[in-house]
Amino acid sequence: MRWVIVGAGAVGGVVGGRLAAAGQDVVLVARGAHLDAIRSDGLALHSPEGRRTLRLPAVGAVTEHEWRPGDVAVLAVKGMDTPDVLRPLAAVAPPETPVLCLQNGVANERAALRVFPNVYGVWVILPATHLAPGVVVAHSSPTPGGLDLGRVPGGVDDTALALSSGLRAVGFASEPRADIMRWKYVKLLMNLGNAIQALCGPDAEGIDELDALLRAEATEVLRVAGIDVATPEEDAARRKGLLTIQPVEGTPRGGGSSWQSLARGTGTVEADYLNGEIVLLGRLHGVATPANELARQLVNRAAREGTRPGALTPSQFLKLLP
Ligand SMILES: NC(=O)C1=CN([C@@H]2O[C@H](COP(=O)(O)OP(=O)(O)OC[C@H]3O[C@@H](n4cnc5c(N)ncnc54)[C@H](OP(=O)(O)O)[C@@H]3O)[C@@H](O)[C@H]2O)C=CC1
Ligand SMILES: CC(C)(CO)C(=O)C(=O)O
Repeated sequence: MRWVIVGAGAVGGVVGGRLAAAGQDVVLVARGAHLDAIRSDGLALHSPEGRRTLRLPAVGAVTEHEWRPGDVAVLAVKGMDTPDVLRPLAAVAPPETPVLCLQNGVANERAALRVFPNVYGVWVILPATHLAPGVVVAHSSPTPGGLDLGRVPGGVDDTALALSSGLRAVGFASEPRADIMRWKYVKLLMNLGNAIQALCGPDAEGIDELDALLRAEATEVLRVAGIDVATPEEDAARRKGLLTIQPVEGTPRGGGSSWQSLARGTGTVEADYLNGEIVLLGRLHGVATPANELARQLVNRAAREGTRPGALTPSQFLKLLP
């Protein structure tokens, strides 16, 4: 099996880096200064255990890779970039190529299923950071993260078993799951707070209340939409003892993936596929979701305008709520 990591940022870089460090066949797809740095100096993988530099092949687009049977396309771009990588991928990769969505949100799998029949979803519990070109950071040790996965819409086949065991072999916790989308929906509830964390900063007083507001809207929407979601008890049991966040020399953990988008000034953010998923379902099912809509709008504007993370207070957010 050859792992083609499409989007070798925080999550893709850590997963690809660990696979490569263990001698697995890995190709990275990256772009811009990050691609240049990987090509010239290798991928720097920082973790609580130390730093490693990995020399591994990197290409600038999925069309630059020579796809062959046995390749797995690991999508690790943010949700808003998924259509841009799937379109060329479908043109060059064999149709039977397994597509592993190593991403938050629940829309990537559906998008991939339009153009590939063998799609796998992942419940991604992996605190990782990518702020500087060529560098990715894993914050939890000894287990860097949990990557349970399964076939979409459901089931576990030989490919799911092989992917899960390949990830376990390099230190991740990974269980094959026949009901992976239930787990992705419960993860979505957690990611609704990404926008608030980016807007207000991870330590702002009052963000827990905003988080609760976003989740309450989402829980009601998912109930009305009849979507099966793993229960909080199942989620807590699976997470128990999974992560141990430890200091990584020279690289503090600032915030999650949306915080990193603002910190890096990428110009875009994933909120349309996190809060926006709830807003979409609310519109389809006649449930109001004003807090998720406001979070979605504000963080998109912050990304567009290059606003630094932490520029808004939770009370300012509440005042803006209709
Ligand atoms: N970071 C974390 O701790 C966690 C993240 N996740 C999820 O994992 C997924 C990935 O997030 P994360 O790793 O943080 O994101 P990153 O931005 O760190 O990594 C994504 C990478 O993909 C690159 N990319 C985007 N489009 C293309 C393209 N067309 N061609 C080549 N490269 C491309 C980006 O480049 P560029 O920088 O130029 O945009 C970036 O380097 C998201 O769904 C996120 O929600 C889940 C759990 C934890
Ligand atoms: C939950 C969290 C914040 C963990 O890093 C995450 O999933 C993200 O950064 O998107």
